[in-house]
Amino acid sequence: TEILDRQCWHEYPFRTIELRSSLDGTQDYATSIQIFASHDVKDNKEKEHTPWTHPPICTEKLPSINDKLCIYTSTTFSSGRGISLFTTPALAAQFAALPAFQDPSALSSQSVNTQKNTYSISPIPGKGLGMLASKPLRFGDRVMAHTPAFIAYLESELSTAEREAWWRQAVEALPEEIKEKFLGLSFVYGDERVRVQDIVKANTFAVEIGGVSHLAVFPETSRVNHACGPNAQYIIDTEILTHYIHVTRPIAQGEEITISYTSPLYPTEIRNKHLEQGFHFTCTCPRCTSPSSSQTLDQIESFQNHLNDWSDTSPASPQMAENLLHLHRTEGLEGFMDISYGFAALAYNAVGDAEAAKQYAEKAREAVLMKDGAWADNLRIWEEMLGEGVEGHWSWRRRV
Ligand SMILES: C[S@@+](CC[C@H](N)C(=O)[O-])C[C@H]1O[C@@H](n2cnc3c(N)ncnc32)[C@H](O)[C@@H]1O
Repeated sequence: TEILDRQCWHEYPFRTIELRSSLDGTQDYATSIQIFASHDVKDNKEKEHTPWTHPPICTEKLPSINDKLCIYTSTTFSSGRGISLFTTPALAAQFAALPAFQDPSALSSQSVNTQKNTYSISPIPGKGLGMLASKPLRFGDRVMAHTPAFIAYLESELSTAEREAWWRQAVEALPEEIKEKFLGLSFVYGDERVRVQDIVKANTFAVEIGGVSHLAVFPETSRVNHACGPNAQYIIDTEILTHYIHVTRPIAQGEEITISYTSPLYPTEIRNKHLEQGFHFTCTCPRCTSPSSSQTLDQIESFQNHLNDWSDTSPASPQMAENLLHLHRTEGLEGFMDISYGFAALAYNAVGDAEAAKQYAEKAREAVLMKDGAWADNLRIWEEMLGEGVEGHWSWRRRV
């Protein structure tokens, strides 16, 4: 039986986008494009476009999506922080219906967008700016929680120049402070004519609303650099459009805080390709340079296959599960141990060790929450196991 989906390591890696720029020899830049006033907002009455504080402005219908795309801005969102979207009217309505827009306390009750004393921004050799811990941080601590400044529907119909003009107008409509933060972010190509797309390319996370993936830029969060064995992990709560970063192993004061931009359990070549194509940097972290790292990944996969084998000849054992967990720690993969904690819970339960099974099911639950969030399907597996009592679980004494 395939008990766990071994491939669902990371549902929301940093998104990479294709961006044509002068470096690709494309010549289709324009400095302005015609903006069409939306038919929906002809009389411009504020109540007609609430919660947006500006009347939306829209493209013509784009054949590829059979809809128009419009700029929706709220300068009052999150106590005046502001947010701008470029999406379809139907999807904008879905965004507007979220608690992030509808419930005035949804963000403030979670202390979202408040400055935390957990980090400072500092130049990091070879990486541009980065985030340093301003005090010792422990497992589970929240580093930061922020909403995006800009969200865009990912179409492929507009030309680079047209898209730039639309996105730029959306960013221009933001309140000054967040706009400055956005425009000061790092970029990949360095071509002023495509600056907004360039910033989006270097700083995008994927956010799914209404079943449609959007690109989202969270300006404060964007300063966190990549490591293949990161000491922090992020989740995005789409209900309140909030990106959280939590600590996955103790971080010393002054140590850099990192997340992974790619799936850290993928082979080194695949991770490197993703980082080079998506973000134009060569990864020099220990896992990218150590030849033994690939063997460790193979070993992790092999242990997981054995632990997932419930036949009579399976070599699975609690000791194997402990070895598997140890391998994650030696690779700095503390933030990606949910599946392996789960295998440990099952391995102990299968030999009738209820205490250890419960402890590891609890750790699996905690790890899923930090990596995939409260809405993750795998969370249910461990909640059910803990809820019904491990002795009632199908795995109880299954290997005795
Ligand atoms: C989301 S930004 C991170 C913050 C960025 N360093 C800054 O100065 O704002 C992504 C960019 O940071 C740089 N970067 C991130 N992690 C890196 C790493 N491990 N090594 C080298 N450069 C890195 C790359 O230039 C990448 O395109």
